Amino acid sequence: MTETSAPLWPAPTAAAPVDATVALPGSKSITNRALILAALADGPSLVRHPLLARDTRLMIDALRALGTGVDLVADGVSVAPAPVRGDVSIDTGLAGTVMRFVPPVAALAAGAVRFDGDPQARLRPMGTVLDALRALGVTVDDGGRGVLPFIVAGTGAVPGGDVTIDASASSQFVSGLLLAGARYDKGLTVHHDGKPVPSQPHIDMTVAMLRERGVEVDDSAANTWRVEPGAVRAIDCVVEPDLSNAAPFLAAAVLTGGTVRVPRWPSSTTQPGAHLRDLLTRVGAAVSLDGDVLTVRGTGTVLGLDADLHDVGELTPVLAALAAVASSPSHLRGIAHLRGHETDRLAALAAEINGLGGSVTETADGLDIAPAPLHGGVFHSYADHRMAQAGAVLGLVVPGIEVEDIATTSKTLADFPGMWADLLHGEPAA
Ligand SMILES: O=C(O)C1=C[C@@H](OP(=O)(O)O)[C@@H](O)[C@H](O)C1
Ligand SMILES: C=C(OP(=O)(O)O)C(=O)O
Repeated sequence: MTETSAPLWPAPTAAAPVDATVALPGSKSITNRALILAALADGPSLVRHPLLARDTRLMIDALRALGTGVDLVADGVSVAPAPVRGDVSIDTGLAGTVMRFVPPVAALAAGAVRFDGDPQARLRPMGTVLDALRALGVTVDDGGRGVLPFIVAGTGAVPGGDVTIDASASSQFVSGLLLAGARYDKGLTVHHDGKPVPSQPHIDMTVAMLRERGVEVDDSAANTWRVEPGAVRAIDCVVEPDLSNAAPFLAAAVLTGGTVRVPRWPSSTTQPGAHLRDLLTRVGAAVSLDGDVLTVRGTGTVLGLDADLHDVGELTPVLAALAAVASSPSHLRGIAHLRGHETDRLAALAAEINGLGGSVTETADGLDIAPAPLHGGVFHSYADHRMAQAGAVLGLVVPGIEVEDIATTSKTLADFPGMWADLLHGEPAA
C-alpha cells in the first residue's frame, strides 16, 4: 500500500522503560456472545463490564433492529428479548462476530433481514454460514457471491438439523451456528469437514457460554457439535477483560524493559489471550500472575519466536511487531486463515514491516521474520485495529513511525491513543 488515505498518528517513542497498570475493558468476543445469547434468552439479562467499542455497538444496533430491547445502564447493558423481527437492515461494519453470528439469529425472523458492511467486510468469507443456513431450511439471497451484502429471509422458525461445513477459514462459522442452534426446531448438529478449524479457544468459549445458560451441547466427538433444542436461560454475567487487547500493552513492557500490570486477569478462561503468558515468556519476558494481576517485566532482551498460532491467530500482529525487533529469527505458523481477517494480515504485516526496513517473508501459512534494523516511516493500518496496534508497538522503539488511521483501533477499544498515552506516562489506563 502506498497511498495514505487517513490522518497520520506520530507513534510515541518510549523515553524510558514503561511502568504502568492497564485496566482493560471487556472482551469483544465474550461481550458479543453474551449479547446474542441474552437476545435469545427466556427473560431479561444484564451484561456487566461489557466492551463498548465499535464491534459491540454494531452488535447492539443489530439486535435492536431485530426487535431486542437493549439499554446501556450504569452497570453494563440490560437486554430484554423479544420475538425476532424481519424487514430490517443490519450494518455489520467490519465485525466478524456481527456478520457471522447475527445471520443465524435473523433466520428466526418472519421476514427479510438485509446485511451489509464496510467495503473491506465485503471481502471476508461468509459463504459457509449462508450455505449452512440454506441446508438448515432458510432462504438466503447472496447473489451467488458468498460475501456481503446478502438477505436472510426467514419464515418465523428454522427447522434446523444436521449440517456439514468447511470451517477451516474461520471458527466463527461454527460459533455463529451454535449460538442460535438451541432456538431451531430440531436443534443443530454441525460437522466440520476440511483442514483444521482455527481458533479452538473461541469455539470452547461458545460452548462454555451456551452451557452456562443451560443449553445442552455435546462436543465430545472431534469436529462435531450438537446443540439440543430448548430454552436459553437468562443470566446476569460479568465480562472478563479483553486479553487479546492486553497484547500491545504487555508488549510495551517486553520491548522497553519495563513493567506492565493488568488487573482482573482471569485464573481460568477460554480467551486466546491467556496464551500471552507463555508466548511472552518465550520471547524473553518475566511473567507472573499474583492474585488476579498479571505482571509482565521486560528483561531488555526480545528473543525470536517459533510458534504455531493457529489457535490464537488474533495475537499475530502484535507478536509480529515484537518479532520484527527481536534478536533472532521468528517463524509464525498455522495462520493462513489470517488472510480472511479484517485485511490479509500476512500480506499487510509483511508489507508494513518491510516498508520500515524489516525482513519479513510470507509463507503459505504464516510469516518468517528475520532481525533487521528498522527505520521510521508510515505504517498503514488497512482498517485493521490490530495492524494499528502493531504500528504503535514498533513506534515505542523505532523513532519516526507514523501510524495511518489510528482511529481504526476503536473497533475494539474506545480510546486506544488515550490508553497508550497513559501507558507512557505511567498512569492507570481506563
Ligand atoms: O469468535 C470470535 O469471537 C473470534 C474468533 C476468531 O476468528 P477466526 O476463527 O476467524 O480467526 C478471532 O480471530 C476473532 O478475533 C474473534
Ligand atoms: C479477527 C478479528 O476480528 P473479527 O471479530 O472481526 O473477526 C480480530 O479482532 O482480530
